[in-house]
Amino acid sequence: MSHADELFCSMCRDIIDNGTTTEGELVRPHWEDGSPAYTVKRFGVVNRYDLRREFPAITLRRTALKSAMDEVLWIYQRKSNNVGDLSSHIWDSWADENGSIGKAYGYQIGQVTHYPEGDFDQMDKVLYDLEHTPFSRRIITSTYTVGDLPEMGLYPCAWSVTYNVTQEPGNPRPTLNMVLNQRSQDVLAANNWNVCQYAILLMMMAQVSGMEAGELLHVIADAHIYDRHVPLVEELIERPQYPAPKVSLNPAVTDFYDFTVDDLVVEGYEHGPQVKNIPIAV
Ligand SMILES: Nc1nc(=O)c2c([nH]1)NC[C@@H]1CN(c3ccc(C(=O)N[C@@H](CCC(=O)O)C(=O)O)cc3)CN21
Ligand SMILES: O=c1ccn([C@H]2C[C@H](O)[C@@H](COP(=O)(O)O)O2)c(=O)[nH]1
Repeated sequence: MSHADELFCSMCRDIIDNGTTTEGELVRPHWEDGSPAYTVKRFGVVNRYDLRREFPAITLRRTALKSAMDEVLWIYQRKSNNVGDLSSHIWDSWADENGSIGKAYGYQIGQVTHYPEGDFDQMDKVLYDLEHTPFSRRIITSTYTVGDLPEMGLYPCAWSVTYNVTQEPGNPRPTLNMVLNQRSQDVLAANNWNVCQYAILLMMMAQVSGMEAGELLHVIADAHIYDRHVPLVEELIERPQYPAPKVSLNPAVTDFYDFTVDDLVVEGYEHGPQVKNIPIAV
């Protein structure tokens, strides 16, 4: 069974058994029929995934790895805030009539800052620092620009990424690790989706920097299960588990901007049936 399954099941069990409810409180999200979308939540969930051990996809149900990669490329490579540049429709409910989600995600990653070493947007600065000063403790992207929040369709949930390099003795290549900071997590709809996205981002950044992908540390402030998801989660976490799939990237790609979803190679992904029609709180 995959380690990601074990972490996912124990996190869900802990949220349902030991979490607190927001029922009766003033909450922002609502269901399609207009009723408030309450959650059972746990504050401060931290999960660690070692990519050297296995790729962190759950097998209880299928995580759409190519769609997840497409969204991460939309943000960090295409630096777009328009749903027209995304192959899935997952962001449509938060876009305006022109397809824009405002000054969120990709818009922030594309902002250029003047440094003594040159002008860089957020991603180009990470790539530059990983090449020139890989042991810097300042290699971070952040989309939570406070002054721009009123102009965002939805405030960024997975909002900051810290890259950190270690040199293991005897390993010819340095190890690239990542901390993903997330303020809010819809555990059923998007937990493994987000984990796999950032695992793929870590693999891409390691490959183009000549490093080995190491650990992904996922720090979640508010890990929640929506009220209408609780029975779905109860069923999901009782399912059989399988070994993790083997996930790799086309080794020929050496430039971050050349990756496409076709460069993601997924082998032996055995999984349970899809949970159909998960309602998404808007
Ligand atoms: N309440 C809520 N939960 C979220 O997870 C969420 C939001 N809102 N708002 C913005 C984005 C949209 N997100 C989503 C929305 C839907 C899927 C989803 O339905 N995923 C499918 C696969 C989709 C595909 O194949 O392209 C799945 O089965 O996981 C994933 C992420 C994450 N975010
Ligand atoms: O990548 C994502 C994007 C969004 N979410 C979830 C987390 C929450 O359930 C909603 C956002 O609502 P807020 O009231 O702004 O917290 O979207 C996610 O899990 N992952």
